[in-house]
Amino acid sequence: MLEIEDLACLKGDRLLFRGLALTLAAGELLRVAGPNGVGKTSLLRLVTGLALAEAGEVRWQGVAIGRDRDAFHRDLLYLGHASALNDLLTPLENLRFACAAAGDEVDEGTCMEALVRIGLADQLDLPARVLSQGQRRRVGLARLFLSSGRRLWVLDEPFTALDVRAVADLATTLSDHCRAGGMVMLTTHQDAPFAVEPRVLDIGAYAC
Ligand SMILES: Nc1ncnc2c1ncn2[C@@H]1O[C@H](COP(=O)(O)OP(=O)(O)OP(=O)(O)O)[C@@H](O)[C@H]1O
Repeated sequence: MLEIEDLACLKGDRLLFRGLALTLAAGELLRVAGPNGVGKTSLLRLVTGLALAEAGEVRWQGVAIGRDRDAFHRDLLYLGHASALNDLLTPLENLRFACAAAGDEVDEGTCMEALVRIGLADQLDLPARVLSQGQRRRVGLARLFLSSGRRLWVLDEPFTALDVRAVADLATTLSDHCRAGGMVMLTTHQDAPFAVEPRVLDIGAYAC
């Protein structure tokens, strides 16, 4: 279970939100909602431990995430809103690098299967710099197929630049993860056809 208690976020000298609390249990999909600049990405960065909270605490399985980072990161998949690809590398090389950096040992064939499954069969050998925005997004999303063992998926704008079919496929993948006992926390400004009913967290309710 993910627990967030009395969280406050400071950016520069501006308090974005405070008093934010929630729990996310196995099987739940949480959509973090709110207008541009309200603090959705900032919240995800606090939840993943990439940024430090001004106040409050984030706990994973009852333990503050800062106390046992390794255990938390073994259970976490975080995909930021930028595609974060090396333009000189192919999708396959990028995916293998991302897996290795996260500590996942995934062989080339398995990575290739994930890329084909995400719709990049014809782009396997191209340098990332020539990919379209949607194709770049898909390279990152291919990690979802290699991360079913990571229970908590935190995804910042995962639907951006995807076509209608890809949005539906991604919604299915995320719903399947929840149905298998995983948890998803995401931001998005668009509707997606989830098979599980998302909970919605409106950060505006905690804005300062
Ligand atoms: N140094 C700073 N001083 C003051 N405000 C800052 C500073 N750095 C960031 N901010 C503000 O913090 C907020 C960060 O927003 P964040 O990226 O978390 O929003 P978001 O809800 O994800 O937005 P979007 O929907 O546009 O992606 C923005 O309003 C930004 O202007």
